[in-house]
Amino acid sequence: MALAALWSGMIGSEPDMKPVLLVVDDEEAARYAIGRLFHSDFRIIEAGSVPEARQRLRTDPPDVILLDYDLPGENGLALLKELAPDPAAPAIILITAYGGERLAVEAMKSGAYDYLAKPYDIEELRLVVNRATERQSLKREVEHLRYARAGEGQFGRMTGGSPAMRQLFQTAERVAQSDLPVLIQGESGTGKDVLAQEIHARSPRSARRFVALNCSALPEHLVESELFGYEKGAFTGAASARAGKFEQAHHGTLFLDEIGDMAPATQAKILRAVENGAVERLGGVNTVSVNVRTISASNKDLPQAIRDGGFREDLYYRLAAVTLWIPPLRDRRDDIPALVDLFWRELRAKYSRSGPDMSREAIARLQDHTWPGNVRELRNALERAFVMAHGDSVTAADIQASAAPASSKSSTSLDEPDYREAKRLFEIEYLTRKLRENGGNVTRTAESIGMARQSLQEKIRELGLARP
Ligand SMILES: Nc1ncnc2c1ncn2[C@@H]1O[C@H](COP(=O)(O)OP(=O)(O)OP(=O)(O)O)[C@@H](O)[C@H]1O
Repeated sequence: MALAALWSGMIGSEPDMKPVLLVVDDEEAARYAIGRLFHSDFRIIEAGSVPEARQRLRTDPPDVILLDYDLPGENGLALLKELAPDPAAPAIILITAYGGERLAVEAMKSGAYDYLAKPYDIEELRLVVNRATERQSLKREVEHLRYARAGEGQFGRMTGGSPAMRQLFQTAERVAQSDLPVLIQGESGTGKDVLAQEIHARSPRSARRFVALNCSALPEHLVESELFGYEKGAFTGAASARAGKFEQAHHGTLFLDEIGDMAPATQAKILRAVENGAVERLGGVNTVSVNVRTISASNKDLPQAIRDGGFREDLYYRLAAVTLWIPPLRDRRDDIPALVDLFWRELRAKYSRSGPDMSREAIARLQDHTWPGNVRELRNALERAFVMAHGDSVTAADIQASAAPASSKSSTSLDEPDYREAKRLFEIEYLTRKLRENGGNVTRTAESIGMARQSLQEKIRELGLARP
């Protein structure tokens, strides 16, 4: 689907405008009768064939289409199948001939809003068209609300009130409604993964799977077996056949993380898979059709990688119909207070205690830092401050202390805790969760984790854990 269609889907929603009803029927008398029936509540447009309907759709997008199945040349179902996958598509009501039950089922499966079998009752027609119009207007209202929220700096689990992030969220909101392949670029920890998930969650594919593969974490031959799957006996150890990520993501979203690190041979194979909409399992002979929307991410500047000869240009154009750039945190320090607020609330929920308050000077200190590890580093620094701060309030010194713990000589980053601290953080998280699962009962918790009751008591004291 082209972006133009996406935008046009948002235009016809001004409240003072009559909704638009497109009547597609080759019989002029039928079009006339329907027009008379609805003309006071709708602006009526007409088409006598599928090609004519396509033309009308381009210039005058309707809210509802009454689409006759029996048309000369291409039938109504062909048009329905073409339009329905577009989330901005009008509500389509297919009119079938008498006794067309099987067709009706196919129409509903293909995304029709409803169907009517001839001869139908006028009141029934009125009811179905009115319901479809109502549904369409609700859909638009939701779109508008989400869009407005994105403009206010919230995109699902993502927060960011800076102008750059608001703009990004609004674009992402629109792109999510489409089926376009998206490339997300940004430094490590800027939120590429979470943005990809939020786009999927708002997309028409949200009921299907979001399947992720980190292309940099695996050697070349494993990336391929992960992506394309394998047949039994394809290689030593392939004891049974396995579907790859492409197949697993059929009708859903495939998230290809760190694509900039893919070997040239893998790039060629991915290109073939996205071009053909089909994959071949390793050791297999058949191709399997797959319908996936890709979202890719990279912390490497891919246009630069193309210039350097490390990334295929043709693959880039396949994967990057839209590119979203997430700016590094140091370029949007205005976002830090809202992020602190969000993470602090999450930490309170995670540890089931209110913990210390954040002081203004601590936030100022956080805004001073350059955050090479971006939002992930900020989140980790906050967790450390939450757990380690001694008083009722986190001071700038607490942030400092957690930034460069006395036992850690090398690290100047706020990101990496040293071993002792990592262990302590783990114990706090683990024991808090286990205590919560056991309703705060120490004896039961100790039993469930295979620890002596007294040792657990001591740990609780040592770590200063609150029991739920
Ligand atoms: N704007 C944001 N609002 C709330 N949380 C965020 C935001 N950006 C990132 N995060 C959080 O920061 C952490 C890191 O984000 P994420 O894993 O998506 O980054 P990434 O860019 O994919 O990193 P990498 O390149 O290392 O894979 C996650 O816990 C994520 O939820």
